[in-house]
Amino acid sequence: MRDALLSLRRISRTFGGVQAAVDVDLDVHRGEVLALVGDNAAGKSTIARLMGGVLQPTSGEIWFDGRQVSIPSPRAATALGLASVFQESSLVENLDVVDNLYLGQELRTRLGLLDHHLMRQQARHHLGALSARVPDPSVPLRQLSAGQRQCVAIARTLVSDPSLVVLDEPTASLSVGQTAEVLSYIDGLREQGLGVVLISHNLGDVRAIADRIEVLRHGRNNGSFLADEASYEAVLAAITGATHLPPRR
Ligand SMILES: Nc1ncnc2c1ncn2[C@@H]1O[C@H](COP(=O)(O)OP(=O)(O)OP(=O)(O)O)[C@@H](O)[C@H]1O
Repeated sequence: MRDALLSLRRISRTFGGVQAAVDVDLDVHRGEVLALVGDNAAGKSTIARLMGGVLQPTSGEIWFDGRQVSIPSPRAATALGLASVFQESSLVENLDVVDNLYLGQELRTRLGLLDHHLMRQQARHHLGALSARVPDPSVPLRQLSAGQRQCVAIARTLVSDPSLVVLDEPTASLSVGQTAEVLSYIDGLREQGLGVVLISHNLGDVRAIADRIEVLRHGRNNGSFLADEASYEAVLAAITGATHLPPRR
């Protein structure tokens, strides 16, 4: 736990009678992509929302960068260095890429004016490899492909200089080519030393990009795998419940 950037320990969350997360343990390290997978209603989004400060755990501990923390709000998550991109991330079609990146978090000059020059310069940095594919960040967002838009949604979180990014189904409804674009962008985040939590239904994507795979089933941990070594069948079995972990004492 000491080496991990983020650790969840025995995290539970109930909604009335529904146990969305039960004693979940999770570690995420710097410079790794941890995939969080599971069937519908396995508890993946609940965990993502807990990390993003959108929900509070009913019980359990959260450790970040070596200290125990609470994440009472999205603002608190940002202040810690935790950024989230949820499925419904809102971008504005008519605004250009730079304006979308800095919407609500504009950079200003010492005189309080918008610093367009600095925002444009920083945008190229945050877009990284993608900036080669989006040569003009002054194009309106609607002119970009769905994959490029997803990369812009992710890049938007980098403006707050996070050390960990949580991505909830970033490739849902993307074509094969667009998915490859997003996965390569995620690879770039890892290269920069960020920790990435990738929530996905798509085992192909997960096996292509993740370092480790954590399976949730009915709100509980149901298997941990090194992506290089995990067979498709073994991960699938953990997801569907063909393999069960013995209950912890
Ligand atoms: N706000 C809420 N109120 C009541 N129940 C909830 C709430 N949020 C989640 N749940 C329940 O918690 C369980 C886990 O849901 P969650 O969305 O975390 O699963 P998931 O793995 O992300 O599923 P999916 O892949 O279908 O999005 C489900 O039974 C869900 O109905």
